[in-house]
Amino acid sequence: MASIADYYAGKSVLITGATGFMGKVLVEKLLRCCPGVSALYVLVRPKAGQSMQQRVSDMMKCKLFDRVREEDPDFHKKVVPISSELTQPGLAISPQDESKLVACVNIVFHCAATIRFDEPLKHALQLNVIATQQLLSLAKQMHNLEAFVHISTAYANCNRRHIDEVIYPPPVEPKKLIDSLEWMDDGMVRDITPRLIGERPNTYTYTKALAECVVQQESDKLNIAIIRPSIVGASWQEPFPGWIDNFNGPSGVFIAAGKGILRTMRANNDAVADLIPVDVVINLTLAAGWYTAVHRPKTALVYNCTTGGINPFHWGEIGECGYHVMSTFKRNPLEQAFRRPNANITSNYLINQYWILVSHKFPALLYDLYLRLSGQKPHMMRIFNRLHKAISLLEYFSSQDWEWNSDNMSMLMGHLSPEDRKTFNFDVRQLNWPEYIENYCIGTKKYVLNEDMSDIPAARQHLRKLRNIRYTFNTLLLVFIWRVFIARSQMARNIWYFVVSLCFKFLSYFRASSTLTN
Ligand SMILES: CCCCCCCCCCCCCCCCCC(=O)SCCNC(=O)CCNC(=O)[C@H](O)C(C)(C)COP(=O)(O)OP(=O)(O)OC[C@H]1O[C@@H](n2cnc3c(N)ncnc32)[C@H](O)[C@@H]1OP(=O)(O)O
Ligand SMILES: NC(=O)C1=CN([C@@H]2O[C@H](COP(=O)(O)OP(=O)(O)OC[C@H]3O[C@@H](n4cnc5c(N)ncnc54)[C@H](OP(=O)(O)O)[C@@H]3O)[C@@H](O)[C@H]2O)C=CC1
Repeated sequence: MASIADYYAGKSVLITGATGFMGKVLVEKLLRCCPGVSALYVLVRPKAGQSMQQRVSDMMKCKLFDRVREEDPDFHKKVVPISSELTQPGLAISPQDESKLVACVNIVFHCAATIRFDEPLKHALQLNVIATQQLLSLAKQMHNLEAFVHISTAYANCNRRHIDEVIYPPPVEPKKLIDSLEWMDDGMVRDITPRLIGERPNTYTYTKALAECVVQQESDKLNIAIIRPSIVGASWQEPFPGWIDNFNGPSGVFIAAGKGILRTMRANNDAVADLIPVDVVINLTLAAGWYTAVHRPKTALVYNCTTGGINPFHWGEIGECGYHVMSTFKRNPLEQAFRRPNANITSNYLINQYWILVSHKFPALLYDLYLRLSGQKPHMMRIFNRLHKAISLLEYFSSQDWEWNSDNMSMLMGHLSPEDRKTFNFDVRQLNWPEYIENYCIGTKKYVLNEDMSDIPAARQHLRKLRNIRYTFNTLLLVFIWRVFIARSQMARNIWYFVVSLCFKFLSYFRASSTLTN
């Protein structure tokens, strides 16, 4: 049987969401490990004053493509940008481009989505559901289509605790919802959104569940695979460890902790932290595309792309590893840290609220006061308010436990040749979590914040300065407490002397007993 790279040789691939986090890794991997691939058609919209050609050419200049650039300097010639705005009728693809796609595309990878947790329902529905429907209609017209791979999320069914590799009945018939929302204004939709999404935490997971249903409706006409990754993090191995380019999910949390801004977060220590490296997701996606096209399963196969059932890692370990995160950021500090990194995880709501008050709000207030007094514009409280909003949206996922069945992932691995298992490795049993988390943290510094590793000595110097400020502040606070509360009251003074003499007695006792033992 043909290897995965052999299968993709001579094939034309259509990719949506190619400019996004996962899309970029998919494009890079296809170009590097399937050099025979004929063309990659990428649906891209113009954005922020840049044409789609400019965006794609900028994308291919980024560090992620260094390895493929070394191996084949002409790699970019295979990438064909197609102008498309997915929220528009017909995906806003020109008739010429449409004919070209219909004539030559062999495999579709649908990655585009809005992944914001606070997206208004109408927009999330437009992009995650209606655009998927439109893409499926286009796919049905393609003369040579062999597989349609849809990227969903492991949290599409997060209203359940145990999630099998099946498509569950949708919370509502997508067509009915689309028709109803069409005539409602934004205010009305906002009002009914909580009732509609029910037990799901946001419009993102809700619309991703509806999208799966829309995809399933076409499964008798197309060869379909659905990939459900959990929390996608930095790359594990490829093209190099720790590659990441956004603030989503844990990345923003790690950065905020590294900057010394985030000091506390709520998570269930015993719950699985189902992180999955982006290169693992992409390797599985390409293998699933190959399997779907070659084996043509009778029904749409769903792949829960998760780590929890195979190589579990818990939020509590991130707590310990939180220590690891902290030690990584102390050895490789982020520039211009607000405080020395020191974050803790707690499952207790009240303890978390206490630390938010003491370690977030109070320092922010003091710093803003300092900025005001020195004639600058205060901004720290605003940063903390945004951080609290983001954290409150993430805590749903870090405070609960889910169990995903991932049999199809194992089944797929069983079908790969030993060579393909190496090139398209998605065996997460080999993943070493502490090493992964360390590379992840360094990746946020290098690739998200674009900080130079050669500036680390200056950043360490800055951390030392912050430590000295803290010591000075604590000493001043102690003196202040002494002067205001203790020095003024005889009783407080007596208690103080009593405590000090008790400590002294204990010290003398231990010193004496240790001398005796020696
Ligand atoms: C040691 C302790 C360790 C504890 C670890 C615990 C980790 C827990 C993590 C739990 C993760 C759970 C994730 C669950 C994922 C579900 C999986 C998926 O399917 S789906 C995938 C998962 N989907 C998601 O993760 C999406 C979640 N995100 C959202 O929905 C929204 O971002 C928002 C609502 C949170 C904030 O909205 P809003 O306030 O409107 O803010 P904008 O977004 O518009 O950003 C504005 C600007 O700020 C920038 N920036 C951002 N963060 C930071 C930062 N930390 N710093 C600096 N800067 C930051 C940002 O780049 C932007 O810059 P620019 O472009 O303007 O230059
Ligand atoms: N990241 C994660 O943790 C997880 C992601 N997933 C799923 O993986 C897929 C990819 O996610 P990820 O790469 O992280 O997301 P990104 O937000 O990084 O990328 C989204 C992509 O969709 C494109 N897109 C958005 N709106 C439009 C539009 N109107 N017209 C054309 N293109 C559009 C974006 O293009 P542009 O650059 O123009 O904005 C971008 O290329 C999604 O389906 C998501 O649900 C699943 C589980 C976890």
